Amino acid sequence: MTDTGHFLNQMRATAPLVHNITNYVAMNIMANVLLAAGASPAMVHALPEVEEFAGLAQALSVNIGTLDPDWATAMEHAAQVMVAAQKPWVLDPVGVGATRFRQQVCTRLLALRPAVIRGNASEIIALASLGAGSGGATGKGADSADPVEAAEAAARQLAASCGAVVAVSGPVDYITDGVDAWRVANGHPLMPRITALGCALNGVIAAFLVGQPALPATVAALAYYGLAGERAAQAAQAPGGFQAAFLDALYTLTPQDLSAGAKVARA
Ligand SMILES: Nc1ncnc2c1ncn2[C@@H]1O[C@H](COP(=O)(O)OP(=O)(O)OP(=O)(O)O)[C@@H](O)[C@H]1O
Ligand SMILES: Cc1ncsc1CCO
Ligand SMILES: [Mg+2]
Repeated sequence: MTDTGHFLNQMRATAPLVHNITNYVAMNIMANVLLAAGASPAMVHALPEVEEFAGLAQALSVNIGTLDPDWATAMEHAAQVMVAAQKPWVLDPVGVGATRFRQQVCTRLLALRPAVIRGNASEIIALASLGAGSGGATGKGADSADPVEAAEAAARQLAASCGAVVAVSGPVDYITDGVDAWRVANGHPLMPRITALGCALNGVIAAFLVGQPALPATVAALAYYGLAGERAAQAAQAPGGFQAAFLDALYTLTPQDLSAGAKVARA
């Protein structure tokens, strides 16, 4: 595993423009997370401009949290632009187990070769079961109802079938390309108590991917994010203050801090 701090350093040096088609809940926190980390966010989803904007961005994140049919079309169009230009795009399959509409849209999006898929355990189990045609777990809306370990086989299968890096987030994150796999033990239990921190994480992964190999870049992004959570919990012990302290930690963490504090191990 290449030094995690190197990836943070590269991301900040590039300050990539990250195009996000995300949900209404996530937009503000996601843009603030990306700015604090050192990237440049833009939330753009309207059909008349989404392809043109994707042409400007260095990376794209797509999130189905508050989906509608026009947004689904916009997601496909933006992803097609990225793939044609060999630029990375990241999928967050929010609540994919919950409804047939989410499953249909995700099936179309998976065909467009995301570089990385990051979701919670229930989402990765449900997504992997789409191709297999079986039901799978449904989760609890946008929240996970399964432990990370229960999604590891699904993550490997999904990675192998899609050619994507698949990351399952939770107390200990699991990241695989279908062959190699890593665990990241950074993080804090207050993180899932703030809405859309997982959504915002996908923007950070997209930023880390620019010009970098997907597997180690994703591992580094997750370690950075979790370490910021640990640092935030030293300053604030409840969700409201934690959110502010988390943004501060994303901003103040250095590449040296990350290299020293990353809890990364081969699975
Ligand atoms: N219990 C926990 N302990 C430590 N870290 C956690 C815990 N749960 C989640 N995390 C961390 O929180 C971040 C977000 O992951 P999470 O699994 O909560 O995403 P999510 O379920 O998609 O969230 P959302 O849909 O609300 O955006 C990740 O960095 C993950 O490592
Ligand atoms: C709460 C919620 N509902 C739809 S998207 C979202 C943000 C967390 O995924
Ligand atoms: Mg989520």
